Amino acid sequence: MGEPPVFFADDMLGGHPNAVDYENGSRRTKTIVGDKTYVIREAEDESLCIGVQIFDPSLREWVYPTVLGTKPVSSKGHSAVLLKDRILIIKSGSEPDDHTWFLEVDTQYVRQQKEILKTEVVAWSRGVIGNPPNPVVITGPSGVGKGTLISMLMKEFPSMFGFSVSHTTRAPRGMEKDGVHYHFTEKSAMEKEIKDGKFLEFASVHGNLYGTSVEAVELVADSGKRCILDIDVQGAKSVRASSLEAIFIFVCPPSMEELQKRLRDRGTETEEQIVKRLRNAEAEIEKGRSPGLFDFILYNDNLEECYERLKKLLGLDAAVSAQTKPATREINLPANHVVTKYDCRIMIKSICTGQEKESKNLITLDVSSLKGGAPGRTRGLSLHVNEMDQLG
Ligand SMILES: Nc1nc2c(ncn2[C@@H]2O[C@H](COP(=O)(O)OP(=O)(O)O)[C@@H](O)[C@H]2O)c(=O)[nH]1
Ligand SMILES: Nc1ncnc2c1ncn2[C@@H]1O[C@H](COP(=O)(O)OP(=O)(O)O)[C@@H](O)[C@H]1O
Repeated sequence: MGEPPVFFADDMLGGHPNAVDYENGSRRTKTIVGDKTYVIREAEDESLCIGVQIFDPSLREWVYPTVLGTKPVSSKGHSAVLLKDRILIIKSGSEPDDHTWFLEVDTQYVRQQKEILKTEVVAWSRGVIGNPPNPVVITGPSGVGKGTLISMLMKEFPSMFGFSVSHTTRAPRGMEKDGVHYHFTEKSAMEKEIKDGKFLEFASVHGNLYGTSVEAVELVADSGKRCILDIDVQGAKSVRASSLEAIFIFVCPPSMEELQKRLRDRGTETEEQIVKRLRNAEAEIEKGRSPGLFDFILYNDNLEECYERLKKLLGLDAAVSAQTKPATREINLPANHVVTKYDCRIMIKSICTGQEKESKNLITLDVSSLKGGAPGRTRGLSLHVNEMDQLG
């Protein structure tokens, strides 16, 4: 049955103004979107997730929607602010990576899912301060040297790049580790996760299923690093069509003879697999060279020279230190606060309880450049902190 309603239907039919303070900092908030009221409620037990119920006046009853995405766990209270198609939730006294969440109520993703599931749908997405640098998609035929170039980049710039670990149904090679080179998985398990919307893209390549999960890319972005994806042409096409703003690089061999030699010398595939990969290589190179899909084509003849060109097009000249640290995105929200919205700015001011030493800062969250969203994170929040003393 789910949770009991927090307000009675008659209360709702009377209509509630979409109050500016939305019962800020309370353990439940109600937000009016169109003619529906969304009630977001913390569980008594803080290890349980925040619940959502919707009052629909046309049905005169409470609806328990299908809730997609990773749900936030309950806290001491939260504030809710309506932003057109989603509700921003600011949790009191939570960890820096758990303060801001979005409950999507009418985004494109939610509308699509409503169509598919034929039911009321909402979707959670964690809010993240700032934007990670654009991901880099590296594509090219098997044996051209993609993995070698990526390893060189990750070795020289360990704090700058992170690898998107794909899922695959192919068997691991001798030195490959599960969770590091790939998530090796069963076909049926991967197909189910694809159906559940957990993949950014997937493709059948050389007879096996490969795919990039939303989480693989988000995990790298969370660490503040630039994500590198090693995917095939079909995958690159899907990413191009997605909301992920990446740069696309196609790596070409100097000749088919050299490609064949590299694949054979690598010694990781059977003769049958080598033949299949070489056959596929011709079509891949043709697609890779055709205009429109890739931003850059790199010829991997001499490895060192090719690596230098790759670094140059990624803007990594000698001035860039290997020690460059990812940008910090910490935010300390006061446990007791009031929230006010002015256009795209959400002002969060602490309330002094007299007992606790509260921060006197005025925190402003700018939501004018949000990116992404469910089923991944919502990025692009920007944060400004003003010392109250300086304001006065
Ligand atoms: N679409 C897609 N292709 C992938 C993914 N991961 C790897 N691939 C591609 O699958 C192909 C085969 O990869 P792999 O089995 O590691 O062999 P290798 O390229 O010869 O080292 C390569 O073209 C990869 O770029 C993925 O997540 N999605
Ligand atoms: N420029 C190059 N010249 C000669 N051999 C290379 C070059 N680049 C890569 N190789 C070798 O070719 C083989 C295939 O490279 P790899 O990085 O595994 O390709 P991919 O990941 O594209 O399948 C490896 O044995 C690698 O050491």
